Amino acid sequence: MTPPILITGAGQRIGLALAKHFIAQGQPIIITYRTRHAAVDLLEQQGAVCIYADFSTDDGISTFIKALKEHTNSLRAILHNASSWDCEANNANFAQLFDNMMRIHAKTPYLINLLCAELLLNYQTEMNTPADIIHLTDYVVETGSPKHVAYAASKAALDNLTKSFSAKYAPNIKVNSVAPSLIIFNEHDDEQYRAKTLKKSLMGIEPGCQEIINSIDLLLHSHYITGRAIPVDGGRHLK
Ligand SMILES: NC(=O)C1=CN([C@@H]2O[C@H](COP(=O)(O)OP(=O)(O)OC[C@H]3O[C@@H](n4cnc5c(N)ncnc54)[C@H](OP(=O)(O)O)[C@@H]3O)[C@@H](O)[C@H]2O)C=CC1
Ligand SMILES: Nc1nc2c(c(=O)[nH]1)N=C([C@H](O)[C@@H](O)CO)CN2
Repeated sequence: MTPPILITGAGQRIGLALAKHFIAQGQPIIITYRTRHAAVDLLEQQGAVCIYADFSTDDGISTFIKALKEHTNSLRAILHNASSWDCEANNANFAQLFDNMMRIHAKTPYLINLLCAELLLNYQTEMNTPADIIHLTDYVVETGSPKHVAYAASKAALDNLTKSFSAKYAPNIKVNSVAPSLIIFNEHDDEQYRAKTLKKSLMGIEPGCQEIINSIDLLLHSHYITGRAIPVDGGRHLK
């Protein structure tokens, strides 16, 4: 049995699409969820190991890492997907927002990558092929974001972790980012926002989760790409 892939924040949207993709391929998965969406029950029925994790505190991160190691001693890959797209307009306490953004997008991947590397190395030793860490960052790593200042800074920190960890763990573990811009809207996004956002890229579409699945499959099948960010942004950088 192939060791599992860990996907954080897979109870909905892109993480859930990734979980369904790997299950359809017969690839074992371990997911984290914070809210017990109905989709988590279904994933569990389909054989996924589903671990509750709230990464909003240091204890929550360490509790998850302990639980993970009780489930497996080997991992094929870690996909750091869990994220909170929060903004200054929705927060009176900027210090708390900054800490929250840095904890979910940088501190959580940092600690999991350091404290769970042994699981990835066990895979590499067992299979004689590199394991993978993939960080879900964001196009705004390149540009910043005036409306999501702390969010963008935390994703830039995650992008930098890609560079450091790829050098730290090569050649046994490859470490890369996938840097999306619009992939899927949120249910509450109104028509005005949707129209404005679609105009930001050359392709002008809401591409859907398959674009992220394709990018992650590319990285998992490569034996050579490491320390890089795959942009999935519809040519937004040229608009
Ligand atoms: N959707 C898009 O168009 C884009 C997405 N991305 C990136 O791609 C990834 C997936 O995006 P998307 O599917 O929209 O993500 P979501 O906004 O749906 O969040 C993914 C999951 O993260 C979980 N999460 C949030 N905060 C915490 C926390 N403190 N502890 C544990 N889990 C938490 C959420 O749990 P819960 O279900 O409990 O809320 C949610 O299920 C993210 O990293 C995102 O930044 C980047 C650019 C565009
Ligand atoms: N955790 C999340 N991060 C981001 C989301 C999201 O829904 N959840 N959405 C975006 C936008 O699609 C943006 O890329 C385009 O407006 C960014 N990050």
